[in-house]
Amino acid sequence: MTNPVKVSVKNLAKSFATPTGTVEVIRDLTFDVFEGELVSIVGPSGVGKTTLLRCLSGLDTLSRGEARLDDRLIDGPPNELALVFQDYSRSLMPWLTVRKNVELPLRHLGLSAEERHARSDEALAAVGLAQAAQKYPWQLSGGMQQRVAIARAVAYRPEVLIMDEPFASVDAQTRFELEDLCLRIRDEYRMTVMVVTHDIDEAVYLSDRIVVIGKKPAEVMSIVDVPLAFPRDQIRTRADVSFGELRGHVLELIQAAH
Ligand SMILES: Nc1ncnc2c1ncn2[C@@H]1O[C@H](COP(=O)(O)OP(=O)(O)OP(=O)(O)O)[C@@H](O)[C@H]1O
Repeated sequence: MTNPVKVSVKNLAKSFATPTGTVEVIRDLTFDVFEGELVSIVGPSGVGKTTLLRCLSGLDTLSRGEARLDDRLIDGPPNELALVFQDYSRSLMPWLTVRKNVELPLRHLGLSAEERHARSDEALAAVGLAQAAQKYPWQLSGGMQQRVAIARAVAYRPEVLIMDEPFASVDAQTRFELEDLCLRIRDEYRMTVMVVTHDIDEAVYLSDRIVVIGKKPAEVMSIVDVPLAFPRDQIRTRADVSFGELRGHVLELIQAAH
């Protein structure tokens, strides 16, 4: 990639103070994410992936090292960044319509009501939910609710989109659709995307590169290039011999990373 570095992580370390002493979760992570890139973060359960995302989102402070967005230190939630979590049922407000949910973060941007409306229209259309604007989240399926969470991030037009196991709670078919949606909005809105996933196939399917983290406390074990052609296709890409080889390679790295 020749694009400029968008997110840079340098010797990032994170420990937590607990009643029984200090727990060192992340020892030393260093990697860059380039503008427009989609990078997956994979590693064994409990290795510190969510902790890393919380540090990058400015929700947690680092214990050592630094994280930068566009060369600026991340020391609080950056305006250029949006988050999508796995648990859509807790991220959407049940008493607000789908449209109001999508427009909620836009209030911080100082946009007029018309502009907010236009953005939510566009984002809901992008995720295929133009007809659901007046519904409430609880009237929608799980996959549709996750689409609303993605639409909310899209409407905000973040430069960086960070997602923590975003498709883990939906059925396989919906998951494929949401993966393709994620790739499409990355292209349409020229976003830089970081995704934590437990699903190795998903990591290979989505990514330009995969950062494998492992050990306790966590370190970067390997950074794997995914040279599969874009646009990706759920059937053709997954049937590619290189897809299977990459999946096997990443799986071996994760098994060695325990
Ligand atoms: N606030 C905290 N205080 C103490 N320990 C914490 C805190 N937050 C996270 N941890 C610990 O950090 C470790 C890593 O947790 P984290 O959720 O980041 O891992 P993960 O790789 O995302 O896990 P999983 O793959 O299972 O979702 C865990 O042992 C967890 O208990």
